[in-house]
Formats: sequence, structure tokens, C-alpha cells
Amino acid sequence: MEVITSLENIEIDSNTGIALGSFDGVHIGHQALIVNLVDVCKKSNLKSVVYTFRNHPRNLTVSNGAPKRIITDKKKFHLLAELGVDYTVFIDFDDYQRTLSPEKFIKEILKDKFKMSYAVVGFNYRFGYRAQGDAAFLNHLKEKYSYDVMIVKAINIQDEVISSTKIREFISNGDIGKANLFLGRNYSIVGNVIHGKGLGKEFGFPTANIFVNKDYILPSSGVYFTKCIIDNKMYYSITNIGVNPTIGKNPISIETHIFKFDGDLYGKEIEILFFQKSRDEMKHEKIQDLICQINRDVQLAKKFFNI
Ligand SMILES: Cc1cc2nc3c(=O)[nH]c(=O)nc-3n(C[C@H](O)[C@H](O)[C@H](O)COP(=O)(O)O)c2cc1C
Ligand SMILES: Nc1ncnc2c1ncn2[C@@H]1O[C@H](COP(=O)(O)OP(=O)(O)OP(=O)(O)O)[C@@H](O)[C@H]1O
Repeated sequence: MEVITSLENIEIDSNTGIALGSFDGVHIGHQALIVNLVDVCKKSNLKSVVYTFRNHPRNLTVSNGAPKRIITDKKKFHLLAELGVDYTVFIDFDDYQRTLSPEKFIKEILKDKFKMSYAVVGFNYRFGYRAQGDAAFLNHLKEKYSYDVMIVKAINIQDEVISSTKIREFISNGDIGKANLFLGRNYSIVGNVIHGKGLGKEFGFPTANIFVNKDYILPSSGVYFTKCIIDNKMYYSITNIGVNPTIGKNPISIETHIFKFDGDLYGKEIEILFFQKSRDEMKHEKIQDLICQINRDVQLAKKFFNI
């Protein structure tokens, strides 16, 4: 899959089918839409394109700004490539994009630059200046600009429409089961290992502390059953997210105790896959109580993973 970062000199050697949206999380609804896109493109000899933005459009359009992100750009590209997408457009949502009328967006970008013959959008997709365009409008102009439109109906799980917004809520409430169900895979955090307080080793539970930038949504503070991917190898682990109240006043940290691992991880990128929340973070009276509790946490994780 090729990532297109500028609208200048686009060189795609055939007409295209284009899916439109932010696709944060690439959840089950997004996946269904993209499977349809790739399928229709294969049948009609078109290149498949996902048209998305580097920054969330709500950055420029609403006062409380963009929502926190679920996945990294790298992970998004990886998932889209796995689904068979040929090109992902990944450009800045700037004033030019923001002020384009829906019709101009169709003509000047989708038709003139990408030779679009098929548009694939969800039931609730909106686009163009002040979100004036929607799926029905895209349909309305299809003869004028000669393209077809597929409007994907709402994909639900347990009578709830899947959306990135709901998944962010599940994650921040620690409802990992629901987040995983809607994502169609384990929710995960990717980040580089940084230095922590250096106390974990003393307690007998060394932890890899992960740096995550503040643009990302985080699970509620507490202890989670997790697995870690390090250099393409999977390990069982247990992860604490919180301010470590037993130890004093600390900024929020994400730290993972990895089972059967004792290598040096500083500076390395690791991925933590979340399975279930076990408990909330607590302030213990004594350090010894915290150590006993972590021991119990580890036993529960081993039981959970059947190891
Ligand atoms: C499984 C697990 C559970 C934890 N639970 C708590 C907790 O309930 N309360 C708390 O203050 N700290 C908790 N911690 C965080 C420890 O205080 C932390 O690992 C220790 O301070 C070492 O931090 P460091 O990696 O920055 O050296 C937990 C850590 C782990 C790995
Ligand atoms: N559950 C769903 N079923 C079908 N299509 C969907 C679903 N969710 C999103 N889509 C479609 O996928 C494309 C990308 O949508 P978008 O990135 O806005 O996702 P979203 O989950 O609705 O996000 P948010 O909750 O942040 O608004 C759009 O065309 C949208 O209509």
C-alpha cells in the first residue's frame, strides 16, 4: 500500500474507488466498509483509495478540538494494507480542505485528482464546508460527475452502532471487553520504553514504562491483564496505568511487568495488547502491602491466561 501525503502530482495509473472518513481505530464498521471497497475495486479494475487526514477535521471545526486518538498512524496504515487497500491519502486537513464546498470536493479532488469512479461511504458520512455534504448528496451528483456510490448501512453489535466515539468511551471506562468486541481485535498501546522511578526492580517486579503522547486515549487507571509484543515476539504481562499513589505524587504512567523476560528494553518500541481490567489502582498503607497485592495480581493474570 502506498501512502499519499500531497495532492500535487498524483500518479495513479487507473480510475479509483474511494472510501472516505477518519477511520480512527479501523473498527469492525470501518473494516466492513473497506472490505466492500476492495471487493468492488477488484471487480471493476479500479485502484482502491482510502481518503483520510493526518489531523482530525474536528481540530479545525469544533471548539473542543479533535478527539483523542485510538491508534497510531503506523498501525492504521498496517491495518488498511492488510485489508488490501492500494493507496491511503494522508494529508493535512487545512483551510483549503475545510472551506471546499461538497461539490468542489467531489469535482476538484475526487474526480480531477483521483479519477474516482466509485465512492464508498457509511450511512452517516458527512463532508465539505460545515459538513454540508452527506451520502445522499454524493449520490445526487453521481450522474453529473459519472461515478457510482455505495452507501454502507450501519454495522451494529448487540444493537449498538459501532463508532470510534463509543470505542473511546469503552477504553476510558476500562471496558476493554467491549472495546475489543467493537475493534474486532485487542485494543493496544504502542510506545517507546522510558526510564521509570527505578523502584519496580527493588520490589521484585521490574516494569517497562511506556511513553505515550497526550493525543491518545488511555484506559482508566488500574491493573490490566495484557500481552506484550517485543521484536515480533509475544509475552504474557500485567499492566498498571495510574499515578502510583502508594509511592507519593507521580505523573500518570503506563507500566508493564512482562513474564519470563529480563532483557534491556530502554528506547525500544513495544506494543501492549489489552484483554481485561482486573482492578482499580489503590493507595496501600505500606510498600509491603503493595508488593503482596502485585503478587496476587500476577497470580490472577496467570489464571486468566491459563499459564
Ligand atoms: C501489577 C501492578 C499493580 C500495581 N498496582 C499498584 C497500586 O494499586 N497502587 C500503586 O500505588 N501502585 C501500583 N503499581 C505501581 C507500582 O507502584 C510501581 O510499579 C512501582 O512504583 C515501580 O515504579 P517504577 O517502574 O517507576 O520504578 C502497580 C504495578 C504493577 C506492575
Ligand atoms: N458502524 C458503522 N457502519 C458502517 N459504516 C460506518 C460505521 N462507522 C463508521 N462508518 C463509516 O466509515 C467511514 C469512516 O467513518 P469515521 O472515521 O467518521 O468513523 P466513526 O466511527 O463514525 O467515527 P466517530 O465516532 O469519531 O465519528 C465513514 O464513511 C462512516 O460513515
